[in-house]
Amino acid sequence: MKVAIIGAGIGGIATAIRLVNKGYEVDVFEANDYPGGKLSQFQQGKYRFDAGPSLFTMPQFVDELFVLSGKNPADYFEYIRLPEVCKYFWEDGTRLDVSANIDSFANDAEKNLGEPAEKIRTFLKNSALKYDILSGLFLEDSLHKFSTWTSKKAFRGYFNLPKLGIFGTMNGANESYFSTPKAVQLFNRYATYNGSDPYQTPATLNIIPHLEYNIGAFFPKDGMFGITQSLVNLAEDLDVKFHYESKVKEIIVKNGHIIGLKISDSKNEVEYEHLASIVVSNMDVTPTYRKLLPKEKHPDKILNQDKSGSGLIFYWGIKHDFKELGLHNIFFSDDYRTEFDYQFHKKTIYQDPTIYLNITSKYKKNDAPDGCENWFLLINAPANQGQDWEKIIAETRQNVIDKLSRNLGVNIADLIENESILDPRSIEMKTSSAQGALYGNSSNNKFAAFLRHANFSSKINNLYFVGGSVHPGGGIPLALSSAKIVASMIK
Ligand SMILES: Cc1cc2nc3c(=O)[nH]c(=O)nc-3n(C[C@H](O)[C@H](O)[C@H](O)COP(=O)(O)OP(=O)(O)OC[C@H]3O[C@@H](n4cnc5c(N)ncnc54)[C@H](O)[C@@H]3O)c2cc1C
Repeated sequence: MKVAIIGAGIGGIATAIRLVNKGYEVDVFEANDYPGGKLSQFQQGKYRFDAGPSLFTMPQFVDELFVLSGKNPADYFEYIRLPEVCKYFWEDGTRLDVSANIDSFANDAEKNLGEPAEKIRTFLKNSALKYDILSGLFLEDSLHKFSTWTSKKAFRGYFNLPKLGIFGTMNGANESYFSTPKAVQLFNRYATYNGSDPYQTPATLNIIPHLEYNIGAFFPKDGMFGITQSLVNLAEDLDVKFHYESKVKEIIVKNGHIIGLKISDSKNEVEYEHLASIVVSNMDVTPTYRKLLPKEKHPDKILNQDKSGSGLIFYWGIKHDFKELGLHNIFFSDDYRTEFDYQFHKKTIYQDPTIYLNITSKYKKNDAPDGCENWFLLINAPANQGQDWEKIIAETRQNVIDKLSRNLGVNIADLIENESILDPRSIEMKTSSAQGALYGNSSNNKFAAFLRHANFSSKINNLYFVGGSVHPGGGIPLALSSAKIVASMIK
């Protein structure tokens, strides 16, 4: 039986691997001339950059795909657990290097922030507990099947509802729990891991730190793109066929049944139809309906939900080696609440933005020339709604240079050897993500989990959806989870 997958994002590739293992003949059609979607890479002079994701958690979701295929993961993909999670910088000179060892982290937080060590330890234990209750229900099964809600896992969730923080905000919970504003800010930051606002998103998202601290933060030996490349290698070894520069123009449907895809092959300048009995769309669900299924009824309530945050990314080749920086670095804003108000209400970027700085050359030396570093700077940005991006980019670039120069005590502008920029418009253009959002629909309300599209169509037989815009959500682990859910539905 033939399956056609639209998009070679991480969710599409993982679905291909799972379905080929089930005996299907799988073709993947990708609009770009490279795989990975957001999880891609590029070269800028002598510097290599991972284009999108920089934090790797839950590597077992990747390993699982090799094991499932009867392969040894280490033959394809190697990674290490990071000894240090992140380096934090505040404008008043406070510094905190967060160790992967929870006791060291807790003790350093007490010493440097004044936050009692025991509070950090208990918070992370509670985070693990919540994850344990919720993951089975929200992350591993479809929320759109009756059987999910009558399962043992669901009843465990119902009994523990008050513990899960569904009714309050992340910031509310963290402010009433921690003793110091800096610890609140540090843990509020986890809302940004799925593009949310800690002042609006439910405290349920306090499960995220569990992934980074209790399970760990990892780094693939070949950089983040190593995840994509190793999975493409595996899929090709299993006979999945990838068709690049092959943009899907239409999902052909007849009487509620899938017939195949209409494809525009820009390399060979031809348009053709590809017949398939099952279609899985890894394209963002909103343009899948709006562009590929114009004649079908659209689930507008879901498609019109507010989108998650996006990002403004500066990729800088830096001709200096900063000993005080690590792989992951955060330079916090002095006014976090106002920063999120700008992002989610004023729909622009605050003048004192929090800066996330990722430097893969700290671990992968050949990503930058000797004595130099490849800086990936991510500033949280609103989704694209036609803002004056040229103005926002110019102002933010200056603010970022000023802030980093203040914090690091050198004029950063003098060190930038080369540069490129990704903004919500270009994210939308390169990956078809609605409004350039990084994580699909926003999670800024307690019903968000139910306002993501299901992994299947209830109207069109054999049409499925995978990836960061649908259930269970955005980010590499969840996109991989969605592939598992989709594959389990295709019998
Ligand atoms: C800047 C940035 C930073 C991020 N940081 C992190 C992080 O640190 N950790 C983390 O876990 N996640 C992070 N994310 C989120 C993560 O990258 C995504 O959630 C995940 O990669 C989404 O994968 P996906 O399967 O939904 O596919 P996508 O990456 O969205 O890919 C979809 C693919 O479909 C293709 N496509 C679309 N339309 C068509 C069509 N009509 N025909 C053919 N092909 C089509 C696109 O070209 C693309 O290749 C980040 C994202 C960005 C952009």
